[in-house]
Amino acid sequence: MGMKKSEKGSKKVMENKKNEKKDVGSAASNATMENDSVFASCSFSSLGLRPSLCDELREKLGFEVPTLVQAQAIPIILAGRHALINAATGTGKTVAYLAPLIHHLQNYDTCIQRSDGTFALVLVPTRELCLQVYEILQKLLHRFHWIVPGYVMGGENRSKEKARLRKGISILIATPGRLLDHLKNTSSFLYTKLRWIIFDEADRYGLHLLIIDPSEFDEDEVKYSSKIPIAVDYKIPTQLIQRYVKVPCGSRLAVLLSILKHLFERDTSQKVVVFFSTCDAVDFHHSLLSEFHFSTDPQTKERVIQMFLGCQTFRLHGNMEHEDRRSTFQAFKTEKSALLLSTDVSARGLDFPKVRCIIQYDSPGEATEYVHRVGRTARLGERGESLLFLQPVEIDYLQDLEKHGVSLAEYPLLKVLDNFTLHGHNKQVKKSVFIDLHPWVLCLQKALESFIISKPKMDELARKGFCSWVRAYTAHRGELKRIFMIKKLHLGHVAKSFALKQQPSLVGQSFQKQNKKRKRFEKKNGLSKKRKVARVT
Ligand SMILES: Nc1ncnc2c1ncn2[C@@H]1O[C@H](COP(=O)(O)OP(=O)(O)OP(=O)(O)O)[C@@H](O)[C@H]1O
Repeated sequence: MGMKKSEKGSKKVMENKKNEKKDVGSAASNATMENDSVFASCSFSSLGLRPSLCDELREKLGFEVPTLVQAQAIPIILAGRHALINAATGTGKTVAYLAPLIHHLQNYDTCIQRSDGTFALVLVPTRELCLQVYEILQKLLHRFHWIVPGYVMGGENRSKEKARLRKGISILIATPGRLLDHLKNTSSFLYTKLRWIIFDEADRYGLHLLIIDPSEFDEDEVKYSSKIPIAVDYKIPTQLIQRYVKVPCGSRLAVLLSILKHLFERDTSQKVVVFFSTCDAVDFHHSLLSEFHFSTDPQTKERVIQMFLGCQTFRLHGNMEHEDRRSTFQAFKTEKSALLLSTDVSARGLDFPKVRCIIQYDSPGEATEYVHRVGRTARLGERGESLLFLQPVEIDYLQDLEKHGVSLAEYPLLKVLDNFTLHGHNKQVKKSVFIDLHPWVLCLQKALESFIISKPKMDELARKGFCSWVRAYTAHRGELKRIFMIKKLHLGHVAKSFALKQQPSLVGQSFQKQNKKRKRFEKKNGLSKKRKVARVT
């Protein structure tokens, strides 16, 4: 039975260095699969894993039975074959490759030793994913103390990593840059016995597949090369409720805040992730949500200082201090109710428990990224919802998603806005009202603008956020450039979405300065001259 194309969505590639015949295995398990279910109706031991490892899976991770993808992948990897694991997000791919690795290392005639160096390498695209995989590995290796897990990643202390590598790490998890660094500079890093390489989120590394002989292709016989890109076919968890909301540019901020308020009032104990296109945009919205007070009633205004959102708000992006990044990641994992504002650094592989809703406030660009972002919710059969913000001029993006089999229903925005009460207004507002003229939106927008203008630090964050947002918007490529066209946007409205009353000239100056700097850099390095950047004056 072949690994179904319709199950694609996220990838891990496992390469067995010893196996001469480079084949990518497909399902060879004797498990009876249950359609439309996440779990297989077989046991871990029936897949061929050693009993002590099955005990660890149960005792340390609480895994009683394998998921479908685990039931399909484990026997193939145990057989020593190459594997491309390509399944929907949140279906248990991590253990699908870790368990057979541990099994193999347990199986050596004489116990492996630290002085043997590294046997298996797991490459991951982000620091957070590195920590996540390491934590799982640590738990699974609890009783197999002679198999040593370890990680190297950007932001960590190099000397300490060198020392750990010198002692020996049997299964090494690494981010690519830091791994390269150690390969070049750490002479004591021993990898002569390296037998397995796992590329977690393989499509991210630009890994490619080449059919050995296309005429004989049967999904079982494929080989890695740099010629043909891995085909991507998306399957999103069926229980995920996917919606989009059409919002005029100038009202985006007020609508985002209103939807968040609605979500956290509807359910006070839940986790939500909002994706932004830039680090500056994350910083701006994080500060805003952490400080913004709002009252629609003049009477309570005098007496009660009310936070607009009553939930804990975290931020995560690549420009943060390493330790902040690390602690945020851990904190959001353990919180029962919280909001995380993030760039795409959180889009892939991260397994935050109990995330109920994903909001894509800034568009993800490629459909693949859409799938990864929404994959942070509705994991392992749990419920979840996602919401994609689109401006009216961007609505063609829905067709782009549909081409990949992803279709979204419209979010009932007016209904949600109508439910907010404003002092001095009737609760019921005409159904046909435009979003940007809705009394609640107008009132909130006014309060946001007053708030920003009264706080110089916020004002500065808003300007920076605006600038980087425009730059990111101009960076769309290929087909998407036709949909996300900066020329179609009113930059004054974009400024409004950062609660800036006007598009200030300062923004233009700093933007132009950066633009000139970038052009100089591109000229010096012989990079493309064609890239268009919006003029902001
Ligand atoms: N057999 C199992 N029984 C119970 N829970 C499991 C099992 N396998 C995995 N899980 C849990 O399912 C969740 C998703 O697993 P994992 O992160 O490995 O998914 P993934 O397919 O790698 O996701 P992504 O596509 O986002 O990278 C995790 O919380 C993990 O602990």
